[in-house]
Amino acid sequence: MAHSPSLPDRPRLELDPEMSDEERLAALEEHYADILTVNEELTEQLDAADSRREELREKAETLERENEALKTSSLYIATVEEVTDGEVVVKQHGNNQEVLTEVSPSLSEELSAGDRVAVNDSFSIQTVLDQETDARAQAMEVDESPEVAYDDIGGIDEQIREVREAVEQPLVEPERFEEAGIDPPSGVLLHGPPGTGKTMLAKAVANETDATFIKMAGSELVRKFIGEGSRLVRDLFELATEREPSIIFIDEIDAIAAKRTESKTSGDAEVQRTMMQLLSEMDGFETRGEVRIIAATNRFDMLDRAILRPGRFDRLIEVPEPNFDGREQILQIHTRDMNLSDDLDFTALASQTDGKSGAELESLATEAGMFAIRDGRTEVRMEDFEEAMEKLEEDGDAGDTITSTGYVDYAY
Ligand SMILES: Nc1ncnc2c1ncn2[C@@H]1O[C@H](COP(=O)(O)OP(=O)(O)OP(=O)(O)O)[C@@H](O)[C@H]1O
Repeated sequence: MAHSPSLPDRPRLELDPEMSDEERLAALEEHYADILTVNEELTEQLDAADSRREELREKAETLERENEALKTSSLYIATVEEVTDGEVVVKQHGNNQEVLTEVSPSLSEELSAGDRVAVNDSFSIQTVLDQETDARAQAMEVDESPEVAYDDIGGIDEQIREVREAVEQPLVEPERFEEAGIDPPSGVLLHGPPGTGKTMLAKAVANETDATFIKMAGSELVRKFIGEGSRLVRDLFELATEREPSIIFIDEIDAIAAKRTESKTSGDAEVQRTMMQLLSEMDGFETRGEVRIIAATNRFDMLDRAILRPGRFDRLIEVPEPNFDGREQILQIHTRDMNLSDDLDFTALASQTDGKSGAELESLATEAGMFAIRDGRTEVRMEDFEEAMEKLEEDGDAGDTITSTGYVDYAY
């Protein structure tokens, strides 16, 4: 606490009747000078008091604002489920309570199902939350009805059968498992090289069971959402329960569930926390109803075995690179909508593409189509495939790799 400065002494004028006029004048002049000094001191003190008052005023304002903020009740986060004329159904996160609330016509135009909003105690919508800043929305890809069907996937019929048995049947006919007295697999892990159809498989099951497909990429959790990993994993399971029936698909699970390394950097600790959250979500999974979980990895060897224990990812399905028949089927699938010439020999193409993944075969078909178009034709011929094959080989030799999405990634 600052002490108040003491006031300067009051100047005294001492005049003696015996004094001569000169002496009086000198005394008066001295007194006047004293008065000026005191005046200066007082002015300084006044200025100091003024700035202190300003300081205190600002402090009071800050405290007042904080007080106001404390008095204002917090808002709750909810997701919009349905929008009708002037009315909106929102579901509060956390307790899943669904409420019908009224909104102004302009707000009802702004809102659509799936939006995140902040609601007050009486469920009136206060703000529509910005999707851009919503890590949950960014980290998860939600697809209400993916378009992939089982017959869009070639060469992995056995894997399709296994996935249907482990994921589709428990969703569609849970009573069969109950009657037989067996627990369906908790989680299914698809492992195998990139671009072999793992994501497609997960999407196809979601499509076939009319389940919502919710994808989260392990690598993004680690790279983009540092510090938020475990919260996002919790949100992922929460969202899946809200949207059931649903399929959770965790791609590149090795990014969050790799074997423990010796290094103890903070990054590792964060990844570890994310994995622990995933394990605890999976352990409490039986009560989750119509939610199935599929994960995928290209690096099976790197996985921490803890995630493969019973009750977690306890059904492993290997998705290999396509064999000869598989390549033929995949090429047929990706040329289904093309205008093909009669000379097109799928058997020859399948034998020339040994070692290629489904994604690479898709690129080959697209590239062949491009050659035909460049040549002014709509019909795609065997020669287009041969040229496409050469081009893709050259691109590969030049250091480019074809990614599982079928796009060319340039290696720098
Ligand atoms: N077996 C397949 N049948 C038909 N198309 C396939 C097959 N495998 C891959 N593709 C094509 O390659 C694309 C990428 O495949 P997908 O994303 O399913 O591979 P992935 O195994 O999940 O790869 P990654 O491990 O890199 O995520 C698909 O969209 C599809 O067009």
